[in-house]
Amino acid sequence: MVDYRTVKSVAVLEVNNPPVNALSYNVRQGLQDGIERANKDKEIKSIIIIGKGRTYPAGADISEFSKPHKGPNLIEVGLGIESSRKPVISAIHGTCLGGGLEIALFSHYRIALESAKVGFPEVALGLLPGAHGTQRLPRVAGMAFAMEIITSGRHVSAREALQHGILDKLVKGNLLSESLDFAASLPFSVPHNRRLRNVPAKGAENADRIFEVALNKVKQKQNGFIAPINCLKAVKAALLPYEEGAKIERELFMELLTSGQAKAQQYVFFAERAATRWYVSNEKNQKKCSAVPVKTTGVIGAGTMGSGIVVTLLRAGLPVILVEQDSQNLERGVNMIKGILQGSVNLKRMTSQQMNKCLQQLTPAQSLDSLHNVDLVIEAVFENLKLKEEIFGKLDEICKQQTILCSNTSTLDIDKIARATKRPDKVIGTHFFAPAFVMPLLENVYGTKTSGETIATVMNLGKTIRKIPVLVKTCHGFVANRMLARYQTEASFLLEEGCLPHEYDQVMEEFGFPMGAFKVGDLSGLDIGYRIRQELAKANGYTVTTDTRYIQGERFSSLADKLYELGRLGRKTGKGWYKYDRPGAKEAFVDPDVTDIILKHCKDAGIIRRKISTQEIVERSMYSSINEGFRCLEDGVASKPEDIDVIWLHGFGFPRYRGGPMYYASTIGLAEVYDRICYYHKTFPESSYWVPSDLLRKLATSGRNIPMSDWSTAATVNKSRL
Ligand SMILES: CCCCCCC[C@H](O)CC(=O)SCCNC(=O)CCNC(=O)[C@H](O)C(C)(C)COP(=O)([O-])OP(=O)([O-])OC[C@H]1O[C@@H](n2cnc3c(N)ncnc32)[C@H](O)[C@@H]1OP(=O)([O-])[O-]
Repeated sequence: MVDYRTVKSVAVLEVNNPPVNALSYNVRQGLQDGIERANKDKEIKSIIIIGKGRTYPAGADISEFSKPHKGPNLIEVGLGIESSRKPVISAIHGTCLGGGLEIALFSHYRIALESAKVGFPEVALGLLPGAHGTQRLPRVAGMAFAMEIITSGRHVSAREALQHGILDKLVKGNLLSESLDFAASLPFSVPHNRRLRNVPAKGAENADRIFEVALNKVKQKQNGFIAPINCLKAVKAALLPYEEGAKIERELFMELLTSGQAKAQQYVFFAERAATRWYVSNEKNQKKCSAVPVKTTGVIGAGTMGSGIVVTLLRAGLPVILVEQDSQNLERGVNMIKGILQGSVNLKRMTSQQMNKCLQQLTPAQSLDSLHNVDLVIEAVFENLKLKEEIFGKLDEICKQQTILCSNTSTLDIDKIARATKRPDKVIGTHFFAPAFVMPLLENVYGTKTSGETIATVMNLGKTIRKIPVLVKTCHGFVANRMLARYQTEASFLLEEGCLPHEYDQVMEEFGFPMGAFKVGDLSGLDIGYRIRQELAKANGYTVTTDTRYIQGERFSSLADKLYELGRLGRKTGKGWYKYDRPGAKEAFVDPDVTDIILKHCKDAGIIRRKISTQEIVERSMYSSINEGFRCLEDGVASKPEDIDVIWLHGFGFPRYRGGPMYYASTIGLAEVYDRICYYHKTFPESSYWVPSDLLRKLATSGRNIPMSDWSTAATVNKSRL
């Protein structure tokens, strides 16, 4: 795992642990042995640590955090490097992250390729840089920069790192030969100030103020997360004598390591990667099916969703033909696209040059005929099956044989849409989340006839456009909206039974969602839900009015429709579940009119309101969704619990420190979740979604703690085998 070789009088320790040279047990041992060996060898004058393959070590081995500890720990290895009598040079390329950067900071010199990146991403794993990273970074880069880098986890370019003293030299070309030249220029002994423990932290004079500012920022931006706060406390401790600071860092690290948040965030790290791997059958899976190249694209519909999708494609360098029949709507869409890109320029996320390049790749058009030669089309028109069938029928005739046809539907059956074409194998759902140019999730939905090649292509496209693609099977609402429907329905019932919108939202925001269901409703617009309910009613042959209390025997709340009919469409009309200073404003205020509407609604319906506890709000919102999640696994609509969690994390802002709804259920304990679902089923028999999922029942009553990795398999085996 660490190859030792000598080049003239230099010992080269090459870390060889693909894919990212994580500092696993064997690597730590290899580094420790290598430093000792080089120090004993009289011929050796200096030591270079370098990574083989694509990168310098990208951090500790995350999979080892949950296993018993083995071999020297990273601090012991690091201290061995620092106390080496012979100068140690870290030669950096790729991504030098976390424990990797700590090893580099224990080294006496750091030289890097210009393309390299450095950073401390531990905060995203619920941790802090626990091998003295919090003590060493402020000694080279100052308190303020260290606090910013460690709490944000951002990757810093080599040039910026050089400016802040993290690196000593940038080089081009062959890193090893440049490092050997650098080594040859060094004195044989290590100067006192090259051992960072001997250097005081920079910026000590303003430390208190820097700490307060940073603390306020993390409380605002990373509310609910404990790691950023511990990161700040640890960096502040760098003002103390080295050993004392390191001791505090250790205590704060251990507090995080054993916390539920760190475990959840580490689960998320692996879940996000697992979600991009897909398997439908022995024939249709990631290993067997290859993506076809997508060089040109088309988007149909220049509304908010279509425009957002266009921006996403353009930013990834893909040319787009945007089709919208109505010239005014087309113009509005193009302006929206320009506005979004200009916003990115204003925020310095892209340059004007990059924006212009994107816009050169955009071709507005009014006829579907212009799409005859593109590789992939994404339809993003209004959620109406007839309309979509009509468009897909036309596309099938217009587009070349190989074109993949995608629908940005959020609920509709992909099989029905595919049947409108003679190429059902090339039809697939690509469900973006609003705003499409911001939200990282792409829920790809395959139908019965969708080919493996088509699936591979949209999964690949997801990565190209920097989304997190997750594959699910078609059904009404897929995974995201099928589960969300339970969550929203329970929210509306809780209003009828005793909550007010702001009370409900406060509880769910304290649980960790960025916004409660009613603020989200106002943001998306109450007309969206209204139209979906009306469409659903039409499709299923029933009517919904503001007096409707039951639909086909199921309890229904018409409160949202009452607000819609009063013109309260949300933020865009300046009033919805809340009131706003003006249409489009963001700050929501409690509206006594809404309270009156709710109270009257309850009185008319003969509902006796009661005080509802925080526990009940959380349980009914989450457990109804979780029960549906288990049904999705049971039906094979979701192939693994990680996929469901990633959908909630990146589609709905589920708090990362709770891992996702399915992981959250595992931390509560499935037996407990199952019991409460049975209780709510008894209490609310008129909501059939409370019937416990068979899979959940099997897992909860098996008498064993079945790991999440076995839940999907359990969906297909009978109880006796559990
Ligand atoms: C007593 C002392 C104790 C103190 C210890 C504290 C030490 C320290 O402060 C803590 C850390 O370093 S915490 C760590 C701080 N460092 C980080 O948080 C860095 C985390 N890593 C990354 O951010 C990205 O992987 C890179 C940007 C490195 C590459 O991105 P990319 O090119 O898109 O590649 P990709 O698709 O992302 O990964 C490829 C494969 O590698 C796998 N894998 C990756 N890193 C791993 C790791 N550290 N480990 C294990 N595995 C890791 C990944 O799962 C995937 O596997 P799969 O089976 O193929 O799915």
